[in-house]
Amino acid sequence: MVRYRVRGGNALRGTAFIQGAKNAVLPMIGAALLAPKGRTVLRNVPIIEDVRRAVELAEAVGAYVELHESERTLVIDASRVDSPVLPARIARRFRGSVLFTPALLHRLGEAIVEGVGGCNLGSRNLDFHYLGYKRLGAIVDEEETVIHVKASGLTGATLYLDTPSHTGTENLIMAAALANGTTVIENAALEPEVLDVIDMLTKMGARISGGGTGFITVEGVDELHAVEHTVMPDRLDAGVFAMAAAITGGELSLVGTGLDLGVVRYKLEQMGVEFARQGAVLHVRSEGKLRPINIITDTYPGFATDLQSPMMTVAALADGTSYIHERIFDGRFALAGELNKMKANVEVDGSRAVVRGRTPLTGTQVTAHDLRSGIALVLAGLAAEGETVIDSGYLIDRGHAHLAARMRALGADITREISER
Ligand SMILES: CC(=O)N[C@H]1[C@@H](OP(=O)(O)OP(=O)(O)OC[C@H]2O[C@@H](n3ccc(=O)[nH]c3=O)[C@H](O)[C@@H]2O)O[C@H](CO)[C@@H](O)[C@@H]1O
Ligand SMILES: C=C(OP(=O)(O)O)C(=O)O
Repeated sequence: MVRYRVRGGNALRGTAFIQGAKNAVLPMIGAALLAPKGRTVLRNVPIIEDVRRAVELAEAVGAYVELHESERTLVIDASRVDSPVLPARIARRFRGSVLFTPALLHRLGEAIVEGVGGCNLGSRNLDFHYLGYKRLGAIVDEEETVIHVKASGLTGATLYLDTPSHTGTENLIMAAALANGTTVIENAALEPEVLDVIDMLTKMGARISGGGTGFITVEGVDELHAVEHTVMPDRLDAGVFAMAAAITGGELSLVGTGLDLGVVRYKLEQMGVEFARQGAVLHVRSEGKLRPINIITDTYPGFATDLQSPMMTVAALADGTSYIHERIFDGRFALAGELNKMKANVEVDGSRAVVRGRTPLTGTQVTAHDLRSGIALVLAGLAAEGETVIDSGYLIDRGHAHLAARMRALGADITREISER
């Protein structure tokens, strides 16, 4: 059992090193399994629990994987992939497991998905993935919890996503990359992580055009080869550090090449946080006095749902009433009850929340219901009076690497503890 203990009151100052993106590296590990020869090298890999699970899953299907933690490098040899089963004991622990399906389909002609995990955020359907595979010629058997996808070769088709699903787009691109003929994916996701995955697949020999336009065309090729690729910076990790500076009246230099916070930066600027780009470094500074804000989550380039939770903490510390409308997930507000235990004033009505600030937050024992509510509670702890203890730290470790050490280096009083329970 991992828990985080935070004592609030310290302003965060110094240089924050932003990790590689969780939501880019997971599909890249899935993509590496598409290469039947040679070894793939991934650089700037975040050392997070989801990556450890992805390594276990790649090994479970037969690949040989080395995770060099201090070098933040993964070496993946997928010349042997011999099991179509994504076993429940690993696959149910993270969402990224769904991204292994295309490689198993291409390499073995079938994938048996014993479950898919990830944050508990309400309904998280996979129908676009499976309908897409069917349109490409696969047979999909959906039993109770096990999904069996079979195909003796896929054929290009026109696919349409009802909403631009992030992993759905990545999976269908990977399925189409080795299909026979041309695939068009309409209403494809625009997230920068999806574009980074397209970059890697293109280096591997895939023929993909239209990334970032919503209409992606994939010309199938016969084989993909192993490459070296550097994972893009994690804009969610960066957003959290910017928010940590914002709520503690701190000043941080965010290091992570080419980092663009987009709408998150503009919203924080509206709240009174100052940003300055200094070449490759993004400088963030705050006096600690924040104005309220309105947030509507959306797919990229809208406000990322994954940063909605930490932003709720920031709103609780702003002077005045903020309004949040969550449009992507129907179960993303479990955080409100936990923040209220810390004396915040958050009222939830369906997909909308009203956050009345600023109430001085008080440390207490709180529960992370998912990765982002966990990190939002860490932020609350940094600004609260007294001590905040957050269980389960595993959820935070799913997406943030060496969080306590990185925050302590900036002056935070935070420890990561492991107990028997
Ligand atoms: C590993 C990874 O990259 N995870 C990210 C990815 O999750 P994920 O790829 O699971 O998110 P999606 O974009 O697929 O889901 C968004 C919404 O679309 C719905 N939907 C999705 C697919 C489908 O087949 N049918 C369907 O109805 C979902 O129920 C959800 O309400 O994007 C989310 C939205 O930006 C992020 O919060 C996650 O951090
Ligand atoms: C929802 C998230 O992750 P996953 O899709 O991996 O559950 C997240 O990163 O906030």
